[in-house]
Amino acid sequence: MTNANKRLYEEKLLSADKAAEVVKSGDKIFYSEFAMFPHALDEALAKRIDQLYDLELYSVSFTNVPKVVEADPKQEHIIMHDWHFGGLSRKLSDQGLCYYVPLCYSHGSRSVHKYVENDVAMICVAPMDNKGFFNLGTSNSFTAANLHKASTIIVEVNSSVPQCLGGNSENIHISNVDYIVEGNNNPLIQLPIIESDPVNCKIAEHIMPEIEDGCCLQLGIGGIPNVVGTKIAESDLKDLGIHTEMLVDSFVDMYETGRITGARKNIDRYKMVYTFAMGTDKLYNFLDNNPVCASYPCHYTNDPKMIALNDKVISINGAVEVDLFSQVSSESSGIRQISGTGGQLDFTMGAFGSHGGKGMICLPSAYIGKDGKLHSRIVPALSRGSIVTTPRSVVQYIVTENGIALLKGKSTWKRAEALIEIAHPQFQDELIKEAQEMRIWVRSNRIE
Ligand SMILES: CC(=O)SCCNC(=O)CCNC(=O)[C@H](O)C(C)(C)COP(=O)(O)OP(=O)(O)OC[C@H]1O[C@@H](n2cnc3c(N)ncnc32)[C@H](O)[C@@H]1OP(=O)(O)O
Ligand SMILES: CCCC(=O)O
Repeated sequence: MTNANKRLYEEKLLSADKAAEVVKSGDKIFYSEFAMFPHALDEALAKRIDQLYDLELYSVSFTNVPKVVEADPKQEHIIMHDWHFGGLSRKLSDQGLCYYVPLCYSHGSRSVHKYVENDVAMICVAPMDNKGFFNLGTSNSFTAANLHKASTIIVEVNSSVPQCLGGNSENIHISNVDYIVEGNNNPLIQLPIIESDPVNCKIAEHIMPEIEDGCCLQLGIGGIPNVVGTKIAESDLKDLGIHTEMLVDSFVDMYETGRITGARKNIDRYKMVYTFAMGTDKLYNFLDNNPVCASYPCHYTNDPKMIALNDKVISINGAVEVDLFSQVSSESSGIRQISGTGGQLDFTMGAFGSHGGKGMICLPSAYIGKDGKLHSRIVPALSRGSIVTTPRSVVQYIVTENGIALLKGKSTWKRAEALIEIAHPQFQDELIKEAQEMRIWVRSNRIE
């Protein structure tokens, strides 16, 4: 470390409580995203929340309930916003304590540059390196854009954060930081291992034949993409490439079993490209100083034009409900916000543009509701208030445990037929009747 950087570090270092004093009423505050939750700064700000009014808090997929929100259950001081709901924001939103910011993930950085003001950015980083850089760890995403717009930047140093190499925009230099706080070195969130259930396994079995040597993979969030990752690790596929949004533990398995080389990628050859990572220590240890992995901001990873530059892109994402018009809702159940558009639309479009690419959206054909009854996830029309995540003009493949339906290039009645074929058998007759009433059924289409 140079003497100049050492001096700067000492000058900018202060306690979390002192750093929290920079926040004033009316401020918009940005917390670093996903697993990079700034624990010490959040706790310090919570201690003085009663003195502050009209604060707005933003992040992407909170992994901890912010103490500032816990300390203000009546929302008299701060309103929490999330650009992408995980389980935690979903629950807070159910209690009226968190609001969603609609986002197509590839637009993240530009949305912030064009339309968002930040007063104070509080971000968790790895310890400073010998050139004066703090690594943003597992969340590149659109943190750089948020830092660019922030009037004050406070970094919370956490020695548990891996040095995640770029790509680009993976660091901030000490000269651009206003204050440094040494936190409690909280361990990073450990995502529970998702047990594979028989339905997800069946869905993965329909997907596996679509993946061939040299494909470039994006696996989304949730149970099904996870099972696919495990099946790929156990397969004898060769030279797979990775250009994804989220890196999870199953990518480590696929790499360590020799499935991934990236040798056939057209861009970022040999690199596993991602914008954020969340999993267990297995993943965080793998990432630390690993030149095989390259983190980029989401406007790069998720730009459909960039995605399409690789050949044979296979994109696998989950959904909540699909209607007979082939509209996909992956982010809400009626008016209940569950998740977000995230990168689903980006990768579906990117995979479509890629030579030999396939965009797949997967869901179990039915679920057991709170009433204890079986309900179809393939429905005549989306439930009232359900949000369309992938419109029918864009959707390509829908996969359930009953098969795989190619919709692109098909008319409305052919789509209805293809979807009913992969619906749960218990609901197929009823869906045919609905399709007839909706005038998207012709006499000649028969299900064997
Ligand atoms: C990170 C990436 O790379 S993702 C890239 C693309 N991004 C996306 O695809 C974003 C949209 N998609 C998603 O968020 C996910 O794929 C999901 C939500 C559709 C499925 O994810 P999973 O983790 O398998 O969902 P899971 O079964 O745990 O359900 C999540 C919640 O939705 C609820 N839910 C799911 N399906 C339904 C349904 N049909 N009706 C009502 N509620 C439902 C569940 O009850 C659960 O809520 P809870 O936590 O209160 O119990
Ligand atoms: C914020 C993006 C996460 C997702 O695409 O699901």
